[in-house]
Amino acid sequence: MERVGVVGFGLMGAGIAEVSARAGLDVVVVDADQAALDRGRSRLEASLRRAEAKGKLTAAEGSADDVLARIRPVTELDALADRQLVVEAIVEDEAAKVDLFRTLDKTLTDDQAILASNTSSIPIMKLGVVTQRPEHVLGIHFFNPVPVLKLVELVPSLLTAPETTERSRAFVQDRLGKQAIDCQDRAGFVVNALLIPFILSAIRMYESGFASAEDIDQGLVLGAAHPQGPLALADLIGLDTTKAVAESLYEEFKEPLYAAPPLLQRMVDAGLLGRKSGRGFYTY
Ligand SMILES: CCCCCCCC(=O)CC(=O)SCCNC(=O)CCNC(=O)[C@H](O)C(C)(C)COP(=O)(O)OP(=O)(O)OC[C@H]1O[C@@H](n2cnc3c(N)ncnc32)[C@H](O)[C@@H]1OP(=O)(O)O
Ligand SMILES: NC(=O)C1=CN([C@@H]2O[C@H](COP(=O)(O)OP(=O)(O)OC[C@H]3O[C@@H](n4cnc5c(N)ncnc54)[C@H](O)[C@@H]3O)[C@@H](O)[C@H]2O)C=CC1
Repeated sequence: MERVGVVGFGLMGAGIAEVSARAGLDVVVVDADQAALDRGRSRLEASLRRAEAKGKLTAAEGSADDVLARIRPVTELDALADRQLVVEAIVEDEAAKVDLFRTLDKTLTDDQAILASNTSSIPIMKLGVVTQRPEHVLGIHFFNPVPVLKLVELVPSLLTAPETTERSRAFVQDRLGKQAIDCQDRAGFVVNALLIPFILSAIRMYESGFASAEDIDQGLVLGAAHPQGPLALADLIGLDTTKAVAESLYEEFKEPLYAAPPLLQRMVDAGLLGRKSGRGFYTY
């Protein structure tokens, strides 16, 4: 695997492009417009400059400028034609992902090329079946922040060829230095199936007036050794993504514990999306 593509240059796409380019791969990143590419590029560059200033870039990775030179941000999906693997990281919206998978399937010239989704919660089968290559479609689910967190969930659908999963495992483990776990294809996979009820419970606790955001978060940081509390984590993930993911899980399981609380819905309506918009449960 030498030529990879990433679609969506947001929070996750920037991280996936960064770790791929740091691994020496040739990376094409696509987003919808120039403004989105500029935002993605600034986020990625800031992360690389910070890593460089802390002496964390290895000799093999090269300088921040060397890594940036391996990444080509573009607005045209056609630039992905020669890719061996494309990771989709656009908004968590099933209809948008289905549309994109249909197009990507036709764009990639290599019929062995792998089409992966970084979706947090949408069943992979829904994306595989709209392509002519469901055996080469799977979930490769990274965690935020991508350069820091080691885990990747590998999610084959019922139609994914075992060889596709193994090539993907080699990519994330041997090339990117991540650790993979295997998950069945159901909404939420392993980590989000457990994390989402936890974050939503914290939002309900705050919404009920039982405790302040600061006290809820401090409780989990100091009392359960979490690196950050659940409300700060929701702000890091993005409240729009948090809501969309909760809705997918609710649709799959119809369990009240996955239902998005009214406060979360109102915050998203108001444009309070967490760190990415400057205000969520906290102000940044
Ligand atoms: C309803 C739920 C819906 C779920 C929706 C979907 C979500 C998903 O699909 C899956 C997910 O990703 S779930 C989220 C998983 N992520 C977490 O749990 C993050 C937890 N927090 C942390 O790890 C630290 O607080 C964190 C690393 C963030 C910050 O750490 P610190 O507070 O210690 O801050 P720093 O000292 O500044 O950072 C520690 C080291 O990490 C580096 N770093 C921080 N942010 C970074 C970033 N954004 N990019 C690159 N590097 C970053 C930082 O440079 C520092 O490095 P060292 O100096 O070498 O230690
Ligand atoms: N935020 C998080 O903590 C995590 C998110 N994910 C998943 O990763 C995916 C992306 O999430 P984020 O990066 O947080 O979202 P984001 O909102 O930061 O970025 C999404 C990007 O996709 C672009 N986009 C939207 N539609 C597009 C299209 N049709 N073609 C090209 N670009 C398009 C947007 O312009 C934006 O730049 C979602 O599926 C999400 O569930 C997975 C792990 C963690």
